[in-house]
Amino acid sequence: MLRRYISYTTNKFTNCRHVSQSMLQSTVDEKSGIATVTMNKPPVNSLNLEFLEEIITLLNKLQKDKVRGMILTSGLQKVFCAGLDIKELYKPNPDRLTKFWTTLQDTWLSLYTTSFPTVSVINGHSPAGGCMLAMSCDYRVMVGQNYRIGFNEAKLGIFAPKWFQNTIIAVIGQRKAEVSLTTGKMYTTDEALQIGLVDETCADADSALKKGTHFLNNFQNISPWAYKMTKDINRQSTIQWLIDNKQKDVDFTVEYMQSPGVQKNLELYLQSLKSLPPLKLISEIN
Ligand SMILES: CCCC/C=C/CC(=O)SCCNC(=O)CCNC(=O)[C@H](O)C(C)(C)COP(=O)(O)OP(=O)(O)OC[C@H]1O[C@@H](n2cnc3c(N)ncnc32)[C@H](O)[C@@H]1OP(=O)(O)O
Repeated sequence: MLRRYISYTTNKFTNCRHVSQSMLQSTVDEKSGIATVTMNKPPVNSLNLEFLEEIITLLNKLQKDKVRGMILTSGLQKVFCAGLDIKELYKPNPDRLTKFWTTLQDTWLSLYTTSFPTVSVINGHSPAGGCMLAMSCDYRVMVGQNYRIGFNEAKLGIFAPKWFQNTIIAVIGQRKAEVSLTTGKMYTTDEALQIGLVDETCADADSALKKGTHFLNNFQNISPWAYKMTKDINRQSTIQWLIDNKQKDVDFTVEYMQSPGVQKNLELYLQSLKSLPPLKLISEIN
């Protein structure tokens, strides 16, 4: 197992404060107060229990440090985030699955309710839980034309829970969310822009980071209190639903994920993941 470390350093040349954990790097620009958080969990930034715990810890730290905004991106070459780690769902240990799902709920609650504005710079494929990470930010910029984004849960023979679905509905509306979720379609960059899954697109990651920063600069003259209150009111019903139904959602998921039908579907999906040529899976199964 990799040695885990956390270090905080200030680079006097760039005026950036670096926070580095084993799977996440965070750099805070001292002048603007904007944090850039880079996910770095090869090969595909899949969300397992330990990674989710790191994300929560870092979000808490950024909140405590009163950053003015956050850009979430990937340090990998072609994947933003491959979604939930399928190994957490396939042949699960019920205790670990319970902890995993609770931590996923908490990660979403932390990210969806940050006191600072957030942007995801989607510089690689972003299926399912990866898309969910992006949707939970306030703004999305997608890079290039080579990647796919969307909710492919149905293709795995599973379905997104209510709070996942409500988050998507809040971004693209009920009708488009239903079509997107039931078909499991993965969208090209242009398609994602067209249906509103992303707010902007651009050719390269550097321009995307600039666009993200430009969006966050909108908040320079907005009171953090007014920002947070507005966001809370806007997102309240989805947040409240999960808070009120946390245990029910965990119990249901743990039971449902262990059912033989779901496990069979996941087994078949894992086999297809191995047998299809690299990077073909997402486009081939559309
Ligand atoms: C109530 C229940 C609700 C459940 C909700 C679930 C939401 C989810 O997020 S489910 C997960 C959905 N994710 C996917 O379907 C992604 C599948 N992966 C891919 O399509 C591709 O891997 C990729 C396009 C992301 C990347 O392609 P690339 O060619 O670069 O890499 P690969 O050779 O395919 O993969 C490398 C390596 O990583 C493993 N892997 C890929 N995705 C996952 C994952 N989500 N979880 C765990 N592991 C994953 C893949 O099997 C390869 O492993 P090996 O090197 O050991 O073969």
